[in-house]
Amino acid sequence: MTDLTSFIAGLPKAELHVHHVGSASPRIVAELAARHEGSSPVPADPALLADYFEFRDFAHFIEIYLSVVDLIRDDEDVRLLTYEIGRELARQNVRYAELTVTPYSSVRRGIAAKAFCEAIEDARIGAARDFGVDLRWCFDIPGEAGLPAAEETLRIALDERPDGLISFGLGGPEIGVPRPQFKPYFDQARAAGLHSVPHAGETTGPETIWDALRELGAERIGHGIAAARDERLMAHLAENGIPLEVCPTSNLRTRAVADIEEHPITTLVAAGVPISVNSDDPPMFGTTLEQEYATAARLLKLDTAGVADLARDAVRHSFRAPEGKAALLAEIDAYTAAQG
Ligand SMILES: O=c1[nH]cnc2c1ncn2[C@@H]1O[C@H](CO)[C@@H](O)[C@H]1O
Repeated sequence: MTDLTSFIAGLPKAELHVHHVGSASPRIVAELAARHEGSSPVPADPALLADYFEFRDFAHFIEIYLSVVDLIRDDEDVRLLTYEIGRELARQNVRYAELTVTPYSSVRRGIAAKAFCEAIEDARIGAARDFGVDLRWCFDIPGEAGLPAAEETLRIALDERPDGLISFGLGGPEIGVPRPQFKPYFDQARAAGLHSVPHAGETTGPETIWDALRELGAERIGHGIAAARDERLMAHLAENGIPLEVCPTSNLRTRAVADIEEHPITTLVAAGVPISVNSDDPPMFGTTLEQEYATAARLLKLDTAGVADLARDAVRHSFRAPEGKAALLAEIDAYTAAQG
């Protein structure tokens, strides 16, 4: 029987909560910083990025995240970044990923929406052809930019409608950014056939998750770890099969959780809440999806069969077409059987 680390490495996986800019590798970030030498606080030396990605608190994380967004100045940067994310996902045997993309943040920095969408679509086609990774997009509203960002994100989603677009989200800080105000935008996105997947309950309490469910029609919740503080909410999520996209190391590094050993993932799973395990912004948090699986396995005391079920759950919670889900579930079964 292979050890857990190599089992996880070879296991075909799906990732449902991973951010576009947040996935820029230190090599790509340094390359973009070097292109814009001197006009950015982001180090152009990959070795210095680990220190740069040390966050005092969540607000500081968003500040650093946006300084990396500032490096993405044209559609070529977008194409390079997105294609390289596909390479990194393939290295981890991720077959399918729903990438959270924030077009507003790039469009307001001067990249035309049409050029932005063409760049991510070129990269999606390239990643499928060259790496065998099937990418889809969630367009998310950067909550810190409020209703103007909601307006623009919805407009881009509906007017440009890139082929890979499947869902509509809301990221950024929750404190001071109540969810109900975004209801009109989520109503229109859902009416246009996009799935609703807002962040909630990452840095605020269960009431933000209730709002996301009741006001935004959430089909999945980004993070949602605060549900562990509300038995009724956990029962609701379990009974209605509403999955949480859990990102353990992210919560530790943004200080949403003080100690990984106390992470709410164990309480959530014990209450029957459906979860997937994700990396969120892997290079910024010094992690990978593989490491997130290893952390979840340790906290949940999973063996290889339990880890394979984590991968199956991510596939089942995804918005992939039924035949795509069946194919990836069959691949996980075949891999697991071959490992003995
Ligand atoms: O863990 C996270 N929580 C909330 N927002 C996040 C996270 N990771 C990346 N972002 C991104 O930060 C952007 C800044 O406006 C948001 O749009 C969101 O996509």
